[in-house]
Amino acid sequence: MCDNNSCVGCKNPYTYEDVEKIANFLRSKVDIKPRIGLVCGTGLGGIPALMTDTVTFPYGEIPNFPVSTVAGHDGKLIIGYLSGTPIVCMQGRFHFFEGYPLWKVVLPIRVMKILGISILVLSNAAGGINSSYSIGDIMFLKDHINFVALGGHNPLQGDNEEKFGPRFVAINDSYDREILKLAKNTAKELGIKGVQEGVYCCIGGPSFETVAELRAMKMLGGDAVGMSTVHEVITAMHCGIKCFAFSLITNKCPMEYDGKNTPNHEEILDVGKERQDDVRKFVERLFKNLAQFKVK
Ligand SMILES: O=P(O)(O)O[C@H]1O[C@H](CO)[C@@H](O)[C@H]1O
Ligand code: HPA
Repeated sequence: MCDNNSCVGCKNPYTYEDVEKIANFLRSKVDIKPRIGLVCGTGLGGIPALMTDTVTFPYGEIPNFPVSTVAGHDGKLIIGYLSGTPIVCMQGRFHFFEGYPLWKVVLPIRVMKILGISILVLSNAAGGINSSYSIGDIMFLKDHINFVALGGHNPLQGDNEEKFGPRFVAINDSYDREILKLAKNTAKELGIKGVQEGVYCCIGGPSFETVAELRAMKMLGGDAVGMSTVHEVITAMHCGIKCFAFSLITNKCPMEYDGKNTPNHEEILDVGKERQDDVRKFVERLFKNLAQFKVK
């Protein structure tokens, strides 16, 4: 196993048994068997306040686990209940730009798999490319364009661990249609405004995008852009977990050369706080509705 937190170039040394050891450490401290995993994106770390009967593990206290380094990502794994469903929640995720190799960014997803989840709900903050989107909109992901993988970095690179899944995995259906339908109905039930469905573009970051890059993404069919989520989705798909993901549109991307519209992390965090109530209401009801959801 590897305890070096800045080894972008190295090959994934974690065997299934290594990941199992991490899961067993958590199991030895808590009796709850999670059914759903939840990943909280930037500024969305207030979601775990909805959980009950929680046991919290700061990442630094979990053996062989990475630690969060980004503002707005608390760095805790929380096991408990949300709307009556047993869940495991990442209050803060890992990003490629933090210097972690992608296999390490996604390590928690494999831990969650061994803990027993069959559904993964992911959230993120993203910039709006689609001109009809407004700040504060919630975009459900129907697909993604992964510039990081297209550029040669994929979390599944290295020796394949067959106990998780096959060497080659199809991801054309990454965002489960049935859960997407359930999420749309949930937002409707609650009367949440500004709900969109779109394509998320993933870049490596931490620099934001140039105008020309954003225009290219728009031409390719991208609706929003961020620096996360898709690596976790690929890993979940590899080990047979159904995914649902949503973006909080925290800023409008600068599509023009007028210098008026520059993204910054503090504003992104502020929008997360401003939209906190609707996001929490949505997540709470989504998990209530997911309690009845049968994974095929
Ligand atoms: O995707 P999450 O983790 O929500 O974070 C988003 O917010 C940060 C930029 O402010 C980037 O890390 C971007 O990916
Ligand atoms: N670009 C990339 N990542 C982001 C953005 C953005 O505009 N907003 C929030 N995360």
